[in-house]
Amino acid sequence: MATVLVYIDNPGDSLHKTDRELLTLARILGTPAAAFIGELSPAVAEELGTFGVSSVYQPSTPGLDELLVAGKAAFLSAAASATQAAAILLGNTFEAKEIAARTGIRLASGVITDAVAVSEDFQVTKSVFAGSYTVQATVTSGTPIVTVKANSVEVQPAPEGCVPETHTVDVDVPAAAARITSRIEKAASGRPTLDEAQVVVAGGRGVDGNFGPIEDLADVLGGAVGASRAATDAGWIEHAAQVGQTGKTVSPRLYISAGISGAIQQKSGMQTAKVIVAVNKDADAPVFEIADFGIVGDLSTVLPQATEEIRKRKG
Ligand SMILES: Cc1cc2nc3c(=O)[nH]c(=O)nc-3n(C[C@H](O)[C@H](O)[C@H](O)COP(=O)(O)OP(=O)(O)OC[C@H]3O[C@@H](n4cnc5c(N)ncnc54)[C@H](O)[C@@H]3O)c2cc1C
Repeated sequence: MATVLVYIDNPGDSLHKTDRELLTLARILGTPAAAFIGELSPAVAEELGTFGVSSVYQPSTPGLDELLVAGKAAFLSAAASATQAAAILLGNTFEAKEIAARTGIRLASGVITDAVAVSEDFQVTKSVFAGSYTVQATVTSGTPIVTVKANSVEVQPAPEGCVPETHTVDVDVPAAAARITSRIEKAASGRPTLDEAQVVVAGGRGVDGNFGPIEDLADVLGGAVGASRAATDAGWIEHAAQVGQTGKTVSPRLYISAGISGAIQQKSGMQTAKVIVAVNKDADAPVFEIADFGIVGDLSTVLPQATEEIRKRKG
């Protein structure tokens, strides 16, 4: 079976959920292998084995993390050549998409981003034109490089695990690669990241500066907090929380939109969520066109009631 290479970037002591999803998909499509950056701990090596990864490729050059994306793309393309990969899978973060693009240039290969499904013949399903259409796309030159949205695949370990062998890949690091000179660690919020969360509760201009009800509902559901651009532009919440065309693209199991009108630029970032619940006081708000469940009401009353009820039911 053809090798499907999964790019894994510094998972720490345990694989991220997105890594597990990509490894599951790689096993469905072929033989999974990992192009791995960072310290490979025994626990992570074991976990890779449970997903059927028998080969892990690591860069010969240490410190690729200090080189932003150029060094990582150089490594991924070298690993793809070494493994003669039939396809390469990455997550769908901004950084992963840039690595995919640079790898595509190095390998003269096509890149498809924002995938929500990949079939066995590497046909990719994704939404385009700000979510107006769902299309099937295929890479027609080189090795398909696909970035897959989080929550697109049900995680499933391999029926039979294995012990992965590690291999070193020589990396020709570009001399002019930009280098990180200092890092400031972001304070941990205790919530899942917006890209990976299974539940996202997002607020818009309708929150009128108070994200409290949004955060409370997100916390009781173990979800992440998102926002419309109106809310981030107003400075009510950090820009990193913005969902949409110029923000993050998310695909959670549940997206609760509160006080957001549902402009096309917002929809394009959340339309592939499995279930969409909209809370808006205007019954004609466009968000109701794509919502699976709609509540016409004031979010400052509806959200606390929902939070309270969920808390009660959770005991
Ligand atoms: C190039 C470009 C890129 C863009 N990128 C993005 C993007 O990435 N993400 C994004 O979100 N937008 C983006 N926008 C902006 C987008 O067009 C909208 O302006 C924006 O999404 C509106 O945000 P909103 O729905 O929060 O505000 P509004 O459109 O003002 O809607 C607020 C909604 O809240 C409701 N409401 C008010 N009070 C309450 C209440 N108490 N309870 C319940 N409901 C209430 C109102 O009925 C209304 O429907 C972009 C625009 C452009 C031109």
